[in-house]
Amino acid sequence: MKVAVLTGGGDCPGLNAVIRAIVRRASEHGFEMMGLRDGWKGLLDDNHFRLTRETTSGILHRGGTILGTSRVNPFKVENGLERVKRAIERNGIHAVIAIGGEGTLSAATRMSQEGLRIVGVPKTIDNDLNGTDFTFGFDTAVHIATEAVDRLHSTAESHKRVIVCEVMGRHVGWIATYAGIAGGADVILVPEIPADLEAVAQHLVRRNAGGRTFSIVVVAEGTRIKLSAEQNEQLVTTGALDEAGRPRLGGVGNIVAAEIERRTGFETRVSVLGHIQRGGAPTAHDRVLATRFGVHACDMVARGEFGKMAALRGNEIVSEELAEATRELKRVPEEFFKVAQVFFG
Ligand SMILES: Nc1ncnc2c1ncn2[C@@H]1O[C@H](COP(=O)(O)OP(=O)(O)O)[C@@H](O)[C@H]1O
Ligand SMILES: O=P(O)(O)OC[C@H]1O[C@](O)(COP(=O)(O)O)[C@@H](O)[C@@H]1O
Ligand SMILES: [Mg+2]
Repeated sequence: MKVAVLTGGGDCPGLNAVIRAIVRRASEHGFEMMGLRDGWKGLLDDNHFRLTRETTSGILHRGGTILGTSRVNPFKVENGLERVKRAIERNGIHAVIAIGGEGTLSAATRMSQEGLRIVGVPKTIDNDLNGTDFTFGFDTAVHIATEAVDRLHSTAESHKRVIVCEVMGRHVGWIATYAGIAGGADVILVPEIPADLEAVAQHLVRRNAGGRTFSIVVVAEGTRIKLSAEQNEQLVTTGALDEAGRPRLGGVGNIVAAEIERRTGFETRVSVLGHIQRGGAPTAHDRVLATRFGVHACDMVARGEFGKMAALRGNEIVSEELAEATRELKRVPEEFFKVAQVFFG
């Protein structure tokens, strides 16, 4: 039986660990494995290669994805679905394992509704996928961001400055909240709550008056900011669009830093972590989670459990409906964020 695997959306640490786990389990099931290049594009362009124990050996700890990735949406390409169906038929592919976030798995949900045999694996550093407690890649990103916040603390303290640290998070503030709590941030700004910069400035002035002469502000790149009472909240983008036609985010940290300096007079600096959070080796936690997801996904194919994805519930790996995983985004709950707020004083 031939099974194809693809990785879609932004890359994240642990993708290679999943691919390796799938291929190793597949050999026990007697599956022939095929790697699709660059996400759904690999099916549209019929671009793939054979995955074996040899071609996937030594990749467990490596960042990125040996399959390549893209944000190509098969439903936005002319005859996309037909082309995908034809490639599956022509190559005798029994099932497709799609490793991706809410975007890739939304396409997987629709394909599965069209009758294709699809199994999903949840990935994203953003941790915004519903239906699973955690995605792999998130832990690594949080470790990197926490180390950055720790390092910014010592220099901010020496110079008595405010330092703004911009982290990733398109729709949600999981990385910002976790790294902010772990690194002891004094303000955390997340996409779930539009940022009122006047309130932030007043808060920093109060901190300073209380003798705390430096502050760390963590801001997720998807945070909407409100510059004045008259203005609406807005996203900060680079002006360019990504491959999927969405605004490319980035730059909110610079605006927040400039506004803090202007409103408080405190010397302020900004650090944008960007893709450093997504590159390089996964943590041990992410390697283990990715490996468990990969083995489970392969077993789902063997059991004929299609239209579902591997998911983490507590410490169990379970099978969750793809439609449930993509029904809504998993945002940081208010109660969770309130824990971070205890330490903002
Ligand atoms: N609702 C949708 N239906 C079908 N395809 C989608 C949908 N949303 C996004 N996609 C496709 O999946 C791609 C990957 O999504 P993206 O958010 O970039 O990565 P991820 O899979 O990590 O969430 C998108 O660029 C788009 O081409
Ligand atoms: O620079 P890129 O590749 O366009 O991606 C930036 C986006 O990708 C992410 O890192 C991850 O998002 P996805 O998992 O949905 O791809 C976001 O935090 C960020 O907004
Ligand atoms: Mg996404």
